[in-house]
Amino acid sequence: MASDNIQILGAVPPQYTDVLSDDALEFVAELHRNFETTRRRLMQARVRRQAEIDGGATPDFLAETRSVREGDWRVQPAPADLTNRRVEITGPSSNRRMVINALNCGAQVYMTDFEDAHSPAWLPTLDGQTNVRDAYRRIISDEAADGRQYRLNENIATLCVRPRGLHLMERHVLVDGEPVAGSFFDFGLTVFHNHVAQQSHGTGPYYYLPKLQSYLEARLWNDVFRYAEERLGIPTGTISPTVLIEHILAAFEMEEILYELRERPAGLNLGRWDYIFSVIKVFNGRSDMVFPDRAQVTMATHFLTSAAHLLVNTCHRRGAHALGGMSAFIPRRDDAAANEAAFAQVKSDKQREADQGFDGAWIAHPGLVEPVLDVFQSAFTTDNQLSVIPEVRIAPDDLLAVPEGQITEAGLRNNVSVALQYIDAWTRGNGAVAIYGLMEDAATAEISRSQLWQWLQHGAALDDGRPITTQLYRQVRAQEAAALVEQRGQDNPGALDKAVELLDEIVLSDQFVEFLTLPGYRYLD
Ligand SMILES: CC(=O)SCCNC(=O)CCNC(=O)[C@H](O)C(C)(C)COP(=O)(O)OP(=O)(O)OC[C@H]1O[C@@H](n2cnc3c(N)ncnc32)[C@H](O)[C@@H]1OP(=O)(O)O
Ligand SMILES: O=CC(=O)O
Ligand SMILES: [Mg+2]
Repeated sequence: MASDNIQILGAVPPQYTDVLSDDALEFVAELHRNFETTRRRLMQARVRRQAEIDGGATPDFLAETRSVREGDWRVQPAPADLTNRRVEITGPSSNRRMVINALNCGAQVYMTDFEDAHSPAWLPTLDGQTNVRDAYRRIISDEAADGRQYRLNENIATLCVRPRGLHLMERHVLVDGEPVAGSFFDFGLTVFHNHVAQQSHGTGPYYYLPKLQSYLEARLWNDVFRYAEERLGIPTGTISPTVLIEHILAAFEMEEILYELRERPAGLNLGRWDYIFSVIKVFNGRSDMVFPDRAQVTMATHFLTSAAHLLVNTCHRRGAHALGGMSAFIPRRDDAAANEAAFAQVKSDKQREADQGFDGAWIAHPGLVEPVLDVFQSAFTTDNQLSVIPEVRIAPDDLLAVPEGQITEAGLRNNVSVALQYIDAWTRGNGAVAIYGLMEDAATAEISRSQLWQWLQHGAALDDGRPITTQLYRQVRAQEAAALVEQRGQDNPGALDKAVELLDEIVLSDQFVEFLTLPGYRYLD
């Protein structure tokens, strides 16, 4: 029986009462009571670190953890169903048909998402929980309006869950009068409800951990995992995390992050979109770190290839899988030439990763399984490339090299339009959308909106010499919003109001807004 000190503020229609059972909520409350103080301390540490950088400090590899980097240790070997990770598809956990399609699509792994691809509105979050529950029990099914049936195949991808990042709260659940962290809610419910079903189907509690900024945050997660293992009777070291290296400060602590998790199988994934966003964010005060158009910040740039080399080298020396990120190009049914170009883009991106030594990579769409599998199968015949340890020497300057390029009017307009369309979708409960042939999610949209802020704050100029002023932004934003309303044939000119309001608020703010999802949460049910 859940104690009186747990309150659910959102509606709970009958199909969700199971996932919000008293014993499961009690477990989430235990996570809150045991770990919330540390989580808050770590969030304050993020603020202090940012203040140091604002004051002129430059990130470097840590002196205090030299012995970890020089020590001889390895993470635990991967379980059988996480040994071959050539192709990993991802997608929003709330979309039941997508969950089934992803599990069936032929990828080795499917990461179901409560983070970048998920809009954390209350009912979609509970949908994610029920989908995960039914997927682990292999009873998930659905029927489309046109009668198409969705059922699991005999062989399905290994399921991993990505809970929300440590900064996001779940305001619909209060423990002792305080909202619980989204991380604890998503992790707590999924591990509580599914560890038995996982074991009976020959798999385990596998997680992707987003948006970490330091090894101390990895330590918190390891403590949470230990607690869950002890409390739920899961053998120690069974919970297996793959950490997204998607923050510039975490790039300096890859080795330390793995070390904190070494009592379990662990891996790292280079989350390129949040990574790019983090560089703009962390150095938001520096006029010498203004980025060119988003389209010019490719994986071929020096700072990103440096992060990739460092990640593969770190992982393989420590016995951990190294996973590549997501190319945003997706198949185009509407345009054969664009479709061909998208496939070529994805293939060359994955070829680069295979050559760099990655063991596999993320894809956005089932149509990409075949070409990406082909790239990684041609690159190596063993399950993975763990035995390949590329020689690298990466210095802080390599990780901090600002990509060269121009800011164009098209780039400015694209950022405005994409940010408006994405925020609009997100406020309506949809966390991943196709826009102009690309997958857009919270991380890619963060780049678009943060570039607008950066260009305005630092008085950047377009390649034709025009300065990017508040007036120019307002003009472009009004035009792009009007074009979207017209394109969609919406009679209601107020349809984009929330997106316009939020974008203006964060782009025109004097202070850099840490995550758009923080002020954006007020719009979600
Ligand atoms: C920065 C990061 O964090 S990256 C990781 C987080 N981002 C993601 O996970 C995004 C994953 N991708 C997606 O969500 C989708 O591919 C989108 C939203 C970009 C495009 O989706 P759609 O517009 O539905 O694409 P499209 O119309 O081509 O879909 C065709 C079919 O493939 C399915 N499909 C598309 N993407 C996926 C996916 N990732 N997983 C499962 N099924 C998918 C669709 O559901 C549809 O199935 P149906 O015919 O049974 O209805
Ligand atoms: O989560 C992945 C990213 O690229 O961001
Ligand atoms: Mg991310």
